[in-house]
Amino acid sequence: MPLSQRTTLTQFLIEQRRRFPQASGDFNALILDIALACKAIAGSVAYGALGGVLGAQAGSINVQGEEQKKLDVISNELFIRACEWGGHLAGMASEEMDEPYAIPPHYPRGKYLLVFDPLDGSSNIDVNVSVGSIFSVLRAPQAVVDGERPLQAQDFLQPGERQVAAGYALYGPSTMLVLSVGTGVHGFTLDPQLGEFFLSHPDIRVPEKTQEFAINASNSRFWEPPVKRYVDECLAGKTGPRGKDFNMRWIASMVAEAHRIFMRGGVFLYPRDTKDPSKPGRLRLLYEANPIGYLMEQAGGRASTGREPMLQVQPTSLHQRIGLVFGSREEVERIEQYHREPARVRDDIPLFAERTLFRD
Ligand SMILES: O=P(O)(O)OC[C@H]1O[C@](O)(COP(=O)(O)O)[C@@H](O)[C@@H]1O
Ligand SMILES: [Mg+2]
Ligand SMILES: [Mg+2]
Repeated sequence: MPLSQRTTLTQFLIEQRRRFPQASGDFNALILDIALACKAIAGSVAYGALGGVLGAQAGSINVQGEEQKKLDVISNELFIRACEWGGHLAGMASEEMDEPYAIPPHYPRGKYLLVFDPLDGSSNIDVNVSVGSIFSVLRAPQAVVDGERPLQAQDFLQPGERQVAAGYALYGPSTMLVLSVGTGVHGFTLDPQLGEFFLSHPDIRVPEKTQEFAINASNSRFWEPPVKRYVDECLAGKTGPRGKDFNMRWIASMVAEAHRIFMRGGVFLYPRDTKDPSKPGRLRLLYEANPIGYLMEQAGGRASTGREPMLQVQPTSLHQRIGLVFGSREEVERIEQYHREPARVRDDIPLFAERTLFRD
């Protein structure tokens, strides 16, 4: 497509801003700073083994007790450096930082908070499989914006429905930025020669019906009954109560699974399970579940804990983990319904009950 007919991310944001004549432009500038961080991370990821950091351990442990890869740390740093000086933020929080990052006093302070997972799917770095970054934008409390009190972790503990914007970058065969500023979900593809994101997927909608699910089946013995039931019914295929065959995928980069679901539908589950009673789920509420949940809802899909809508959960801590189910609306609603129904033994599905495929 000729350059003159392409819409850049900047042009798209200007267009969106026309709807809010009173807007200061801070928000657009923040999104462009985030896009810059993502371009820089895409660059580091693309060097692969030649960059010397691919898969290398940083020699440190993050607040989750996970070993940090050099690229986790570098990506975190790139987010901070790209976004701290513009005057749009009052603070940031990330998977890779134990405590919130307050904007240094020599930079102007702004009215937003940025929460991010700088590199999602880190375990895939070593094997050159897609990884991504996930981000969420919240409003900062006025007292913090005005400098009346310092930033606290508490300031980030806002339910997902209060997000102002959310998005992710996917470092796959092509680099994409998928974004919602509250007016649907729009996808931009990076032109690597021009270093510019162009609108390539306007108004993404998640198909309502699907025959594809994604779950880490190695955890099956820890699943709760509603999840076992759902998966067993999918596996039973045409001969089971669903009356149709399902396909399964597992990339182990949630951001890549989410992208597949935005493109062609499906459902993703990383549910609460009994594997480690101290961890109610694997994924993190503030910088994984909420931004993806916001995007899903904006695209007509649904995100849930299984028990309640994800975006209504009141966070209790910065690095809180949670059970997460998202994707095509009908499937997520079905899973929620299974959570509401009392556990029951199904003898109409041979794979379920005693001889389930997924039971020890
Ligand atoms: O080890 P598992 O169960 O496959 O976990 C995969 C999950 O872990 C994650 O990689 C966690 O994200 P981080 O890489 O940011 O820690 C998700 O993207 C993914 O869904
Ligand atoms: Mg992650
Ligand atoms: Mg991460």
